[in-house]
Amino acid sequence: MISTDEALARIFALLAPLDAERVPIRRAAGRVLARPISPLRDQPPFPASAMDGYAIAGDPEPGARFRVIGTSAAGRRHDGPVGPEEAVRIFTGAPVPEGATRVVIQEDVTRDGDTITIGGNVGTGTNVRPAGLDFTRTDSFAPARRLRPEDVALLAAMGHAEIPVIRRPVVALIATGDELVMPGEVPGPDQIVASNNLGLAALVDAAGGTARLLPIARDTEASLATAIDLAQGADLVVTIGGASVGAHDIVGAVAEGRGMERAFYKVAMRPGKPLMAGRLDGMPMIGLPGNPVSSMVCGHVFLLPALRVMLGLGEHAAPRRKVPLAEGIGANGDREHYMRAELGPDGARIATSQDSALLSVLSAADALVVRPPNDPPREAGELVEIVPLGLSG
Ligand SMILES: Nc1nc2c(c(=O)[nH]1)N[C@H]1C(S)=C(S)[C@@H](COP(=O)(O)OP(=O)(O)OC[C@H]3O[C@@H](n4cnc5c(N)ncnc54)[C@H](O)[C@@H]3O)O[C@H]1N2
Ligand code: MOO
Repeated sequence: MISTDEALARIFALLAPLDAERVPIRRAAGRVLARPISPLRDQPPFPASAMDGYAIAGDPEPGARFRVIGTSAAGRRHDGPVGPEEAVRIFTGAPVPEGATRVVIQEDVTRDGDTITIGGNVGTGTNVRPAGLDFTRTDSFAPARRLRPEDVALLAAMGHAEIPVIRRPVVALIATGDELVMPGEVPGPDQIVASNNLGLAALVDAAGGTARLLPIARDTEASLATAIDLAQGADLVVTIGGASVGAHDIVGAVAEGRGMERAFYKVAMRPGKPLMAGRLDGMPMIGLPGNPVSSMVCGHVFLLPALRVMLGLGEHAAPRRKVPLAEGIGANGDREHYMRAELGPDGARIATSQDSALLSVLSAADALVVRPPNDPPREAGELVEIVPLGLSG
């Protein structure tokens, strides 16, 4: 059995960043820029007033008087210069007229007809934003992450209506097993409702991919072969279940019968041991174990990092951070253990049952506490590494 690090490295070796496409800016949130973007214009494009008030030249003494010669509003400037003893009525965002060096806010003046008088306590700020204060055409924007709503606002201000982004990775998901029906279908007496494929589809979609949920493959070579045929064209094929050693665990055999180049089979982790990966019909393929928690844990540990590689975000393991243990735990075995845990004020509280069939425990968990192979017993308060669960990954 290989380590999770080695398995991840071999999965990364099967993958490459995808090509680019252009999307309307309304659809850019959550996508990854395909190349650095420069603004189409400077922002602000002209010296702009930061306040409502009067634009004048120089620093006025209290009591100084100015004649109002015009108005500059946002979207409609005052044409012409401002001379000494002249002022232009100006509003927030409006172009500051030529010759003016500052804006005195309207609270600091009194106005009588076309004359303003400066009050006794004017501030020292110019209240003028120079042209290009926010960004200029020579700037370059290239965040190494999925675009946030704040980034969309910035790209819009830069003048871009269409954004070049990395294509969404299409992940074909094939659940396998005679025992499975889809939610909404009526299960037979020995059947259960499929869950992993739906959970994994949600994980893929939330991470910026497009899940292609294929019909459940039955435990026959022909049915699995049909599902694999339907996966053609995907950027990644993920099978669920049928990965272990039982008589009905046929994924490995069927994939190899179709010429799969296997990158590995079995990883020293818990849950997730019977994981496999390789290349099938030219497509990268990951075969996940069927136990519901195992497949979701492998989704976080392998599938999300794989998606990030295809999105051009680099080769990185699932992000981890350290938290204290709320209670002591015994020694770990010889496989890396991803333990379901809830996070509270006193740290990570590890769930009593770590059975890899229990989705109720996984759903209640906030994180996976990662125990290295042969980790000794740990006491309350000791720091452990966690992989957070949730939508942020
Ligand atoms: N003799 C051994 N038996 C098992 C071993 C082993 O090493 N020796 N490994 C165990 C481990 S660990 C796991 S994990 C499971 C994984 O087996 P498979 O990948 O072959 O999965 P299945 O047998 O097809 O299913 C296991 C379990 O999960 C349920 N399942 C499968 N797919 C779904 C789905 N889409 N939605 C909901 N539930 C699903 C399935 O009904 C089974 O209950 O093998 C152990 N056995
Ligand atoms: O690896 Mo299994 O995934 O321990 O339940």
